[in-house]
Amino acid sequence: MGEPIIQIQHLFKTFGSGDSAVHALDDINLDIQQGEIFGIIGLSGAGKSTLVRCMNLLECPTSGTVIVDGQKFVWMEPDGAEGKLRCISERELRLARRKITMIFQSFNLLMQRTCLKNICFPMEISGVPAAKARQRAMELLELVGLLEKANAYPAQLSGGQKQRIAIARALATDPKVLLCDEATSALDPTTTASILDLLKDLNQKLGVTVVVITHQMSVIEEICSRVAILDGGVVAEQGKVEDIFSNPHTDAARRLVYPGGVSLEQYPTGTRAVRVAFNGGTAYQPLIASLAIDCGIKVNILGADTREIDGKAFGTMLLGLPDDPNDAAKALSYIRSQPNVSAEEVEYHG
Ligand SMILES: Nc1ncnc2c1ncn2[C@@H]1O[C@H](COP(=O)(O)OP(=O)(O)OP(=O)(O)O)[C@@H](O)[C@H]1O
Repeated sequence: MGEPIIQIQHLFKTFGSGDSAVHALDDINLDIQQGEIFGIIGLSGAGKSTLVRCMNLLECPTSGTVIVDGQKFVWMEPDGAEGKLRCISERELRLARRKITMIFQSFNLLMQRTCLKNICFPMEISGVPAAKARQRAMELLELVGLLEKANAYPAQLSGGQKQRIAIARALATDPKVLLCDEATSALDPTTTASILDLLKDLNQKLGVTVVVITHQMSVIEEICSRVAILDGGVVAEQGKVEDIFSNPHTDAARRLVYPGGVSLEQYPTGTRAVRVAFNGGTAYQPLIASLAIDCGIKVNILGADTREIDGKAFGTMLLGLPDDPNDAAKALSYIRSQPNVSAEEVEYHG
């Protein structure tokens, strides 16, 4: 992994004004490194689409800075509804936009053109000679495993095949960054897995940076090395996927990582518990049993949501603490002394 390819600094985007103003993005800061697979996840309305449109320079932020491949675009506080772009020409903006291409949930293929011609299309626009474009398109068809579909029309393809063609088309102009906006959301799990494998493969073979925008944690888990969690227009958390999975700090992260919820809400007000996070030990420690044997303290499991990533155990467990404060403190310090485990005391106040 190298230098940052996309940097977002103090990015704000407000739609409308006055009472009806919507703060879609509120001081976003992100660095995406060259060659990585970076995930942006958030529930509906979190601001993902707005962030993506600012990132590929199609939307004017209200204010903030977007740096693409070292080139800096600064928007200043506006007089009117839109931020004003400073220090850069429209031509430079056009050139920078070409460094980032996109694939979508709905594929957006041209239905009247064959697969081959779909892939040639962006090259035609950027003036690549027809023979060269055709040759490159055939290479790309091979890369995405659909050489035999060169002369087929999109309507003759499955969803997964359409997305492969869209990926080939997005790569035709040798972008530095491929933005995947809910690219697998319309696909079944098996097809999703094959598209994610393809993206991983292309990232390794071509070195293209991949940014995955999704509402599905499983997608992030499958291919991303780092992730930013967007919630209500702010980055609630960002970091390595395994760190956030093992120990989500914010409610937004917990909702996404463990939607089944290890939550205290169904317990009476005042219930004290400890949220235990397993941080990638090779196996789950038989914690409850050893607490009983070593300390003579019995705790109840109130909830558990655990999973394995890369063969390592991650997840959280919610354990009810004993009513006796001394026993509770003893249990807590015992849990905290275990390797690959961290613990946070939680209390539900209704
Ligand atoms: N053109 C617009 N005018 C007014 N409000 C907008 C506009 N575009 C987005 N918003 C608002 O900004 C907020 C963020 O929307 P955005 O589409 O970026 O979220 P999202 O995370 O992509 O959601 P989804 O997953 O449902 O597409 C929402 O409250 C939305 O209503």
